[in-house]
Amino acid sequence: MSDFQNALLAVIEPISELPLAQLCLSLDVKETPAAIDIDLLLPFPNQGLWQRLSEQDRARLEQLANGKAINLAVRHEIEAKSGERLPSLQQVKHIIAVSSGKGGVGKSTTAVNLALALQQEGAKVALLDADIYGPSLPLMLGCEGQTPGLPDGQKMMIPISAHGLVVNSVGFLVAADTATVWRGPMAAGVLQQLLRDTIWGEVDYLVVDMPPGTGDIQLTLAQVVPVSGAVIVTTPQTIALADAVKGIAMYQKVDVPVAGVIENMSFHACSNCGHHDYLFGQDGGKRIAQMYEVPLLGALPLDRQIGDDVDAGVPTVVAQPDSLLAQSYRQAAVATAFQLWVGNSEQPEPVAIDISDD
Ligand SMILES: Nc1ncnc2c1ncn2[C@@H]1O[C@H](COP(=O)(O)OP(=O)(O)OP(=O)(O)O)[C@@H](O)[C@H]1O
Repeated sequence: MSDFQNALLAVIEPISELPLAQLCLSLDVKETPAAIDIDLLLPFPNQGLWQRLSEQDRARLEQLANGKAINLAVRHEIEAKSGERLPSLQQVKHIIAVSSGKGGVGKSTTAVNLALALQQEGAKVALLDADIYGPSLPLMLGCEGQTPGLPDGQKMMIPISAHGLVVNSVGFLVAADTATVWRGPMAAGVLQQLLRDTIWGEVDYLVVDMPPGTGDIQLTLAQVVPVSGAVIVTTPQTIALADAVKGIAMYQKVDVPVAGVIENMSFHACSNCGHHDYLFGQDGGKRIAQMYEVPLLGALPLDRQIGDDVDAGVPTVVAQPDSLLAQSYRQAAVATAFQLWVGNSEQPEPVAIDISDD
């Protein structure tokens, strides 16, 4: 094996705690006189892998490539979670519930950016607003006032398309003040209807923005569809953390794997000097993650840009795709997809790595 090939394995392997041979479905490296072509097939989307390597790692590979171009193609093949599905969800491979114990911690903002970040990593993604009492996705995705299509004589809805995502929300169907007065069982019925009567199509991940708390909607979702994983969004304040703990415990009770925790408004980065201020305390999300033995999938700062972008209907990963904020969301998205794979599939047999010089 050449120095280049050794270095390649050394930089790709740390993306998980697994040896590369177990993580990847196949890896082909072909050296031609002009280029080194690398074809990596993973069980989860990760198209931005090259950009996420450290500058140092990329420079080392480029140096070892001796002036040849490095072409890294990262492809994915996602296996669907097993389990009985509603007919409308037959082609949906994974359902991710984005939850928070407490309201206002930025769950919906995180859900939309996470869905769009998964899409940027190469996945086909749908988004369901299950926040029946306070749907905010139509506004955050800039598609307020639209109505899902109803083909003649059918009761299945054609969802709205926003920034490449397939979206449905109770906010498209009723006036905002109607939803707030629904009782629990009625709201749970609306959730079932949205799941059942939407033409979701072929989708790798259906991201569900849950209402805050641990009530009927959470239990309904866990009972009627196979949820691959819950992502718990929290802020570092003690009260939000206490509620996040309840959320984790509830999902564990109903046998929904907790993919991990995302800490939102984790710190504030000074726009002048870049100094991080931990306004609401430091490392709270990390502590919960450790306590419950679930991963910390990401930490997003309190940043006015994030709020302004969702208010304008163009979430940050789309409005500012090259920003550090967008990179943090994509990193969290890949970490989530990786955890879903770890939590839901038999780990494949190690593959033979094909490294050939043509
Ligand atoms: N990281 C962030 N930095 C700055 N502002 C943020 C951040 N995350 C969310 N916000 C803002 O905080 C407010 C609440 O966010 P969001 O609606 O996503 O919270 P939520 O937890 O879904 O609330 P609810 O419980 O009402 O559904 C919004 O105005 C949003 O723009």
